[in-house]
Amino acid sequence: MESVKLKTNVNRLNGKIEIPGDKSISHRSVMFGAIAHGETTVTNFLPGEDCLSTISCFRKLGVRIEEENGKLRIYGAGFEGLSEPSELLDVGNSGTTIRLLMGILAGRPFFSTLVGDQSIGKRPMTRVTDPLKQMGAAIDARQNGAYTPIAIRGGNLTPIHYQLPVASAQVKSALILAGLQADGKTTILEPAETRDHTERMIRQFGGEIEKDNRVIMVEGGQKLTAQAVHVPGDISSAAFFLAAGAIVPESNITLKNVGLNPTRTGMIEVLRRMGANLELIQKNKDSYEPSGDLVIKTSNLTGTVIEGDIIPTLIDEIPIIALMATQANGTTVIKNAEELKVKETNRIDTVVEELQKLGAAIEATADGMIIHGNSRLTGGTVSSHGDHRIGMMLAIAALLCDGEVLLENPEAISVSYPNFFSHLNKLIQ
Ligand SMILES: O=C(O)C1=C[C@@H](OP(=O)(O)O)[C@@H](O)[C@H](O)C1
Ligand SMILES: C=C(OP(=O)(O)O)C(=O)O
Repeated sequence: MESVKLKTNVNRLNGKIEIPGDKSISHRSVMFGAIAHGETTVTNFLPGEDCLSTISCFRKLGVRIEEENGKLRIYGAGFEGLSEPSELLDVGNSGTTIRLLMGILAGRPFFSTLVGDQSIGKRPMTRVTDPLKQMGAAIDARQNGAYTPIAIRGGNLTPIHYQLPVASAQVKSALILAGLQADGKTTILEPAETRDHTERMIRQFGGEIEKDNRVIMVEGGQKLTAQAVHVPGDISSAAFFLAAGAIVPESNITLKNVGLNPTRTGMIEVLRRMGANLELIQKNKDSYEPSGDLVIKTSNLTGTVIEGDIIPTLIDEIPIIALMATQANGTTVIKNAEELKVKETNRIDTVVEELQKLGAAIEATADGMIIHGNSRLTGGTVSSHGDHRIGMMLAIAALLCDGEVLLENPEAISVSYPNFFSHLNKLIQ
């Protein structure tokens, strides 16, 4: 297994970086480009492994997708333009690809099989296959519909009224995409608000979707029209440098063009609560996906409690928030985050195991973790466990370590942030 020696004992981080495109919006731009009518262009698309898996699946479904100088062109011909794939649809490591794609395929009158990597093979799919079967799709999968491989033959869909058992934007989005193909109005009830990129993109592509508090309603049979999509930077990627800027001494970092959709900004709220020296310069307030610049400086942080409705708005940032908490004054408690157990890894276990190796005082709980602050981090051999966010969190942790740190399996990072190390090195110079 490959491993890299990480930079340790770093005295300061300084400079400006342009955060790469948002992963959630990049996936959706390809999907909406494919199901809309006409030529959609996408700029600042994230060329991470997960989004490349989405492109590859849609090509196998017969959609022409071209890339030139970082700009994508997607030639959509509506849902009807998709055709039966002759090969397996391989989603790689991407939960977003497989779950949203199932929503699209549920309404298509042909057969397809979805596969992914080892990590995808452990992630629960019943949360999507069950409601899609209720709508009329024929779906079978390993262990009674629970795990990949998944075989789908789409059907004539009937709308449902469905209360989501978990707060998940992936499940919500799969049902919206199926609902667009159903005969009537689909109603979805969320237990807590989750990222709303799918809803925003339906409107951007000329469609309609209603939202009343936590109830979402969408009519089937709408015709979507191709658009020019510009993807803002990914706040979940920016989070690693926000934390790094706050905890590495004498730092001052500017992060340009970061997506600021309010269903994604829980990390900013936590930084504020912890007392971070953070400045936000809002720019594209009125666009479908608002964005702006963030300036973070070394901060004197205080521990906090993170629980309840804020959790879905920072779910992917919890590994890096845990690291930040090891450097705060006092204790930080994270609750109601059991969804972390079904991500690329069990992120409660992998965060605790790897940070303990570096000397942090952190404990796992049934639904989160307890982190004691003011830890001096040492060194050792750590592993990403094949999880991009664990790999990046450990690379930021290493900056504070006074011993040597070796990271096993660093290549996982290219799932969401292929140029992560070049951005980090630029700030260290
Ligand atoms: O819809 C999306 O783009 C995502 C939703 C979240 O997953 P869940 O829907 O499983 O919470 C998040 O963790 C994932 O990184 C991306
Ligand atoms: C959970 C993640 O992604 P996905 O569910 O798409 O694999 C993530 O990016 O942290």
